[in-house]
Amino acid sequence: MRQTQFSQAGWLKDYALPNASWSQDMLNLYNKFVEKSKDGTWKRIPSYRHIIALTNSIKLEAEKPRQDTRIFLRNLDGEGLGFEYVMFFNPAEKRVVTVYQPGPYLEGYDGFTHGGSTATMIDTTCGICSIFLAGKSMTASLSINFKIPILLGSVVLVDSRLDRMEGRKAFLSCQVLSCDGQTLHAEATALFIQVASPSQR
Ligand SMILES: CCCCCCCC(=O)SCCNC(=O)CCNC(=O)[C@H](O)C(C)(C)COP(=O)(O)OP(=O)(O)OC[C@H]1O[C@@H](n2cnc3c(N)ncnc32)[C@H](O)[C@@H]1OP(=O)(O)O
Repeated sequence: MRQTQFSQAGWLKDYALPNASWSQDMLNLYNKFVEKSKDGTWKRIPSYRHIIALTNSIKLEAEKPRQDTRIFLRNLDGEGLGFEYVMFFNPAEKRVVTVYQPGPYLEGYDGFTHGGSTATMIDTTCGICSIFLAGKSMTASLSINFKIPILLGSVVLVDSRLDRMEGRKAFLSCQVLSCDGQTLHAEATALFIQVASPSQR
């Protein structure tokens, strides 16, 4: 596979921090969760170009940087063009939320966010929730009801929670809400299955 020059900084850059592309709504919602994190109930989840071994203590075991791949949501160069997001984890409530601002390269119909990109953000938010609470796990099924389209550049909160475990099966639910919490854009249920390691599949 083509070897691309990967700077160490690029690999270890934490993308889940404010940048010039973030709207005021994005900054406001981010600051709200940063404030909530001060007493430890919420924790911001760092985000890199690769899935680094994350544990629920959000301790990163740096792995050898993959030189020729990037995680789907961090595959674009250029701030604000694709998935601009930051996740927060609340262990006590078994929740992961994503503050998310879809960029112009995620378009579906004119000016609106492609449903597949919303599904990706739901899948990843539920995935991180499952990984932190149930260990390495993979999506077995994901069911989404799309209620109201999401305008590109708007800010939404993707709110996932682990509802129950049955053996290796993690059952999660998720809502996508407008940043003021008044509009339900989508709702989903997901089933994740604990796996020893995806690479062993
Ligand atoms: C940055 C971090 C990103 C993380 C988020 C992103 C996650 C992803 O996108 S993962 C990629 C997409 N997912 C995949 O490719 C998974 C492909 N599927 C698989 O690998 C396997 O089917 C897998 C691992 C899900 C389950 O296989 P396996 O380990 O053999 O378990 P299996 O015995 O089939 O099923 C275990 C249980 O789950 C149930 N189950 C499995 N699949 C389903 C399903 N689709 N619907 C309902 N039940 C299911 C089985 O019925 C069984 O139930 P029970 O224990 O009651 O009999």
